[in-house]
Amino acid sequence: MYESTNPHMWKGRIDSTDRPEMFRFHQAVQIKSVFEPVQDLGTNSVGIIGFKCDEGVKRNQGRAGSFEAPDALRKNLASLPMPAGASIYDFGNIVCENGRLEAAQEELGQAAARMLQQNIFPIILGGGHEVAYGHYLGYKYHADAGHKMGIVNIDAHFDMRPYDEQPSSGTMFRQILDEKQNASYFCAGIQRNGNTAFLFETAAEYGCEFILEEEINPDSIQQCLQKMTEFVNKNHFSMLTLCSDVLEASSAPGVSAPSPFGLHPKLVRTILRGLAAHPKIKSFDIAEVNPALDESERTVKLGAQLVYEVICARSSL
Ligand SMILES: N=CN[C@@H](CCC(=O)O)C(=O)O
Ligand SMILES: [Mn+2]
Ligand SMILES: [Mn+2]
Repeated sequence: MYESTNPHMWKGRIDSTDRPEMFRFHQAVQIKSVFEPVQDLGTNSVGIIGFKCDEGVKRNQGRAGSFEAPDALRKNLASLPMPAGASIYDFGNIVCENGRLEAAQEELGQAAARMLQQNIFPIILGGGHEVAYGHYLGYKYHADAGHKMGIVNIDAHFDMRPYDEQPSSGTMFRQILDEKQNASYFCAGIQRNGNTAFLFETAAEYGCEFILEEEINPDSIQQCLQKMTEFVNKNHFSMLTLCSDVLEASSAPGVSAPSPFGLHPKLVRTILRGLAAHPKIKSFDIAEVNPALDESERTVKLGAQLVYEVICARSSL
């Protein structure tokens, strides 16, 4: 089901009503319907859309609660400074009803395709990581089928489980690679402790390139970023997806499967800053933020600031 954003979502501190250099994020956002073409499209446009769904997490035996994340992320974006140079639209939410995950992913794909067609950079606020399959459908409906597509996932997990019983938040990248011949997959932040031997074997079988979390540190981060950039360069376009459980649990406790040895937020910020401005990265999603499991809004605040980094990177193009 589609719902447009309640304008009350975008409330926050007001320093000035007439001096744009004093504006906050909530003063910059324009609420639109995903069904209406955008008339006043600016350059460097970004379009926020929420994916209220944790059905994939439930099916994957995880802890529910990421359904509430899109609005919690909006709330924590609201008072950040207005990013210079961007046109920011909020296209509402896709809501998963009665466990109908596949229908919600389909709706998200249609909405993302509409944004891509209008040259708007989709910023998709999950939701469980099943958001990534709906995100991909946007390209299925929009992009040239002959073009090589890259998937860059920043995640503690491969999410390449078998889906013969049902798709979930642990199956998306296998689904995509089975479905699209010329797609390839890069995953950064993989936890040895978070993936079985079977999943490492599956990743190798599908030609997935990956970097372990323990290989990413302040000394190696530029080299890691270089590897990821090379992957992006060799594809026609790429989608970027961030699974919040890649972050260290002390900074991001509000996720279904926390990572005690996860990445420091500054490393993830460096990766996002490096990749989001790449001209071949065409869209972004954030997944697995779970307000119900959060402590003092630590995870939603961090998630919102990482989204903000992506928006700032797009604005400065
Ligand atoms: N999206 C998360 N996927 C992980 C969850 C792992 C866990 O719950 O421990 C996975 O399926 O591997
Ligand atoms: Mn994960
Ligand atoms: Mn994941």
